[in-house]
Amino acid sequence: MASLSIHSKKHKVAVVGSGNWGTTIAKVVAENVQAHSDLFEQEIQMWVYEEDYQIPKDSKHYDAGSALSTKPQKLTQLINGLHENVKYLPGIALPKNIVANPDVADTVKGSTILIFNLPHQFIGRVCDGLRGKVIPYARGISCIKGVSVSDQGCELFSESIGKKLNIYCGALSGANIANEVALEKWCETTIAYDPPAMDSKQPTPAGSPSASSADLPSLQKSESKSMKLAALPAEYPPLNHANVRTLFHRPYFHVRMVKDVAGVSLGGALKNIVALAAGFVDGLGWGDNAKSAVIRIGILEEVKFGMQFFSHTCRSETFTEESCGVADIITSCSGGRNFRCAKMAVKEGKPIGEIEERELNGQKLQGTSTAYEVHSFLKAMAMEKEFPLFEAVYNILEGNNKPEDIPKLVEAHSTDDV
Ligand SMILES: NC(=O)C1=CN([C@@H]2O[C@H](COP(=O)(O)OP(=O)(O)OC[C@H]3O[C@@H](n4cnc5c(N)ncnc54)[C@H](O)[C@@H]3O)[C@@H](O)[C@H]2O)C=CC1
Ligand SMILES: O=C(CO)COP(=O)(O)O
Repeated sequence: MASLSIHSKKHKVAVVGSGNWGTTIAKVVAENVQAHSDLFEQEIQMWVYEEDYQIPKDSKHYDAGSALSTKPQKLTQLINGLHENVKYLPGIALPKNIVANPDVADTVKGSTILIFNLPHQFIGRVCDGLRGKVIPYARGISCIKGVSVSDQGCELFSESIGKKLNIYCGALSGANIANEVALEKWCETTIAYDPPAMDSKQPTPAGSPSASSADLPSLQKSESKSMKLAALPAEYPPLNHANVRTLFHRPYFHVRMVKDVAGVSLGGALKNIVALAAGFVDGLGWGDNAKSAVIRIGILEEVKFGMQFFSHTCRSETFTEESCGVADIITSCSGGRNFRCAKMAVKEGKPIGEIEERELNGQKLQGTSTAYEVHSFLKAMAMEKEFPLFEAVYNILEGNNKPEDIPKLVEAHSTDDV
């Protein structure tokens, strides 16, 4: 509910990305800016990687008498005309305050809150195109599930986006199959947000939740702490935990705010490798016990990866207690795209890339490239043997091992806890 604000300016929100999850998150925040007009401007700009799209004949939008249906149209025009992302989120009515925009720089113009939500392989180039185009005191939230691996090592997307654009960027991740969230079926998510203390020093506006201990500056070290960031002007409502939560929390999308950006980001990225392993064993017809073994080992490797390589900031509890950890592994190993495509690949004896192309209508698997990226990082660190499940997935994708080899590959490391 809107309340009186002592701030003369409101936050403008942009969503960079418009796939299955990008469009769903745009819907979530578009509903919330309408409900909180004291904090947020009403329009949500959503960047669309432009393409031509032909409405299928079985779509309710197909009209044989209309030019809109009989030849391919720009996806942005279809989204803005039909208020539906007919390609990536078909069948879901979008709030009318979402505006699809094919120009990424124009999408983020004047926005103080930038939500990054696109397949991880594309974010580097998109951010390169945004350098110098975002307002200096903007704050970001990355909904991307992946890690950025380069010669310099393994980096979180929240960190790489932050460094490229010189803004603070947090992370959102959880057990959130997009189609279920879009249908407003209840779930939880985790948002890690831990900006420099200056953002929380602004006065709390009357009527809004007061600052809690979660708004206090963190003692954790991270690169964003050492960046020189522009302070959010006092004319804006503070971007503390309460107001960030307000932007994302819905009755069907429950948000838990934390500070562990590394744990939240890694949970989302690494579970995609685990989901492939679960799909492999399910494709063999090995049943739920085998899948549960994969989940157990997967959680342990996630925790180990976080504590080994991000020990300054990572909390093991993030993986074992939050939606972005254990809950996301469970949902992804039940109905996620990585799981489903890996299962089909084994059952049909086909490469997973072929299944992805056939089944996903342009949506992208994140687990396959993440398995390669994590492998190349572990190899550079000479630590492949410490992560046998992640390595097994890489070796199966590479053709060095078969899904049937998974028990043997993880057994060598599965020592008794005595
Ligand atoms: N779909 C889901 O259920 C969930 C996905 N995620 C994560 O959210 C992130 C985004 O995923 P989705 O929105 O589902 O994407 P998606 O899998 O639907 O991918 C399609 C998107 O990629 C864009 N694209 C294609 N080629 C491109 C290019 N060259 N440059 C830029 N964009 C291009 C398309 O325009 C489209 O917007 C991923 O990291 C994913 O792991 C997180 C939670 C749930
Ligand atoms: O991240 C997801 C659910 O939380 C979706 O996983 P997939 O990309 O495997 O569909």
